[in-house]
Amino acid sequence: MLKIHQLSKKLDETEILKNISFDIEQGTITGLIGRNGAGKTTLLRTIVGILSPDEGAILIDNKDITIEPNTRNQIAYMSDTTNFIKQFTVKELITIYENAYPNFDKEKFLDALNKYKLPHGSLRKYSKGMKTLLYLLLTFSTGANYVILDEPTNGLDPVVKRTVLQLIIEYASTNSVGVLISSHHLVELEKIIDQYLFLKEGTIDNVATMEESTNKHFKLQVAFENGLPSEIAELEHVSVFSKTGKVAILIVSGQKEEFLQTLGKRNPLLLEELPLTLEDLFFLKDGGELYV
Ligand SMILES: Nc1ncnc2c1ncn2[C@@H]1O[C@H](COP(=O)(O)OP(=O)(O)OP(=O)(O)O)[C@@H](O)[C@H]1O
Repeated sequence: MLKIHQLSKKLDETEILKNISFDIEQGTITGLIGRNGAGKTTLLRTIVGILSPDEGAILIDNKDITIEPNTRNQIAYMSDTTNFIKQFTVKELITIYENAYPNFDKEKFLDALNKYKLPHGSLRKYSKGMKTLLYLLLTFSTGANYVILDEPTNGLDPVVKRTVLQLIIEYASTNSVGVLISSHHLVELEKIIDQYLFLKEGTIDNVATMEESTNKHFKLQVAFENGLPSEIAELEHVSVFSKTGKVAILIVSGQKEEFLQTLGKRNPLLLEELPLTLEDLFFLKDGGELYV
């Protein structure tokens, strides 16, 4: 298990990460979500050792990676830019990765290059999608038990995006790799993750599976002759997601049956449950002033 234990990190005297703890199991995919500037990249860079924590520890199977540095090759990182890899040829990258990761599987990597029709040699003729695929294949060929991916689907066309997501699922399940992936593409992320971490202002606001969240919250579309009654809108456990004329969409926390009865007493013209998405949960947690 990869354990992040009470991690804190300051950058330029500003506390970016505050007492963060969570676990990643092998063979599972965890989505890391949060607003721009929430601290996602800082967290990922601290986990992989690019930044050193001010407080707290990163443990693999109870071994602190700062005390036992050879445990570090159990974590592979794909950064949010391809700037690092694009200066090398494929051959040079293989050498770099073989030196960094003793379990780098060169044969599997070369097979994957052929499968995805990625040319050997210089990356100068590679498109952004090809560079991303190459970077992902390198990362997953390291033999590391944990893979940290920073916004791997950014700027990809829908076909490459789908390939990248399928690759992540395939490698995580067949090689029992624990994946931590940050992304703003919540619709896609929701389809592949086992749990999500919500980072807000440097702290973990929530760790949950979608199932746990859908047991706690629900989404309703309602319509009332004179619009949403204010006594409903003002209830503490009700968030008004949108309001247009008679119709409103609500995200509600707590007991569903009880709330449906409360609404029923006010004779709604429409009362319909909608599927709750990761995007809804994101707005619920950190919609800020953009909310309604
Ligand atoms: N080298 C640095 N020195 C000082 N502050 C920094 C540094 N790098 C990042 N920050 C600040 O740390 C905060 C968190 O940045 P970070 O890049 O980790 O956020 P993020 O959640 O990954 O954002 P995004 O979704 O936009 O990629 C931001 O306020 C940012 O301005």
